[in-house]
Amino acid sequence: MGAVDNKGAAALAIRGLTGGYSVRKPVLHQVSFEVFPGQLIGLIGLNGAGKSTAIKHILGLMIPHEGEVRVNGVLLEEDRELYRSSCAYVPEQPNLFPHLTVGEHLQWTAMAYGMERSEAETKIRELAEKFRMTEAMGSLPDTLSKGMKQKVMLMNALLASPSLLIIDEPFLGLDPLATRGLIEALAAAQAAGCAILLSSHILPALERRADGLIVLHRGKVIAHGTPSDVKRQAGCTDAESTLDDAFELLVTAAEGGAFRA
Ligand SMILES: Nc1ncnc2c1ncn2[C@@H]1O[C@H](COP(=O)(O)OP(=O)(O)OP(=O)(O)O)[C@@H](O)[C@H]1O
Repeated sequence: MGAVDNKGAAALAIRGLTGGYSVRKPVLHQVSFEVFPGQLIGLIGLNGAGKSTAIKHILGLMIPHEGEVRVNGVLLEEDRELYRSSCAYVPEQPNLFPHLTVGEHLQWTAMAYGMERSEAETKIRELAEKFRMTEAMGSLPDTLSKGMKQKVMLMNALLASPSLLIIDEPFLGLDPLATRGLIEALAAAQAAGCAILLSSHILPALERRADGLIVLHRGKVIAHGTPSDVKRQAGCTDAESTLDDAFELLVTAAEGGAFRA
């Protein structure tokens, strides 16, 4: 992946993945990419490009027609428990239990992962501090803002120290401070060695923060690499060009020059 640092074993390795909802009409065509520990890789593409379908394959909710998905080198069918416990997923819409407080959500997650009580308490306290949610631990979801609900989802996802974190469109509806808080939280997870695959349409955030990008179009990878690599692949020569410019050029070229935003 271009200049992206990829020492060591991949947390996520997708090779030649063809898949989708029907074998006769696949959504994904020969998709390959990797995410290494500590990297944040952005998955971008137009509506319907196949991002959610790729995520469903990674989470083991869909079976590849061809190719393979490995998490920490393991295929789902080789060790379902290890595969599933290595991945955490944060969906676009926070889905919290209305009658459980923030703290209770975290306690339930710790129990579900069989964590020792004292280990769980320490980690929950650390996460609450890191996410500036200590004061909200006794609050019910209905009393929280969208950004705070998302933080709860993220704290739950990180509690069991997953090797791979998959996040769907986390920036929508967040104010600038909440966005910054989310980015800081992701940076902390990266620093702890977590590999992050983040699907988003908000390209400026990814341009600044992503170690690498995968550009999907009609189920195919049409560009990949660091944000600078992707701009180069798009033919952006102007130093002022943004990732939004590069994305439009790539999609237009993939459509034979006929695409209009
Ligand atoms: N449950 C389904 N059954 C059949 N086809 C589906 C299903 N869900 C999605 N598709 C099709 O798969 C293709 C890729 O959809 P997908 O949801 O993966 O795109 P996406 O990149 O996540 O889009 P968005 O940015 O809008 O979320 C689209 O053509 C879509 O119509």
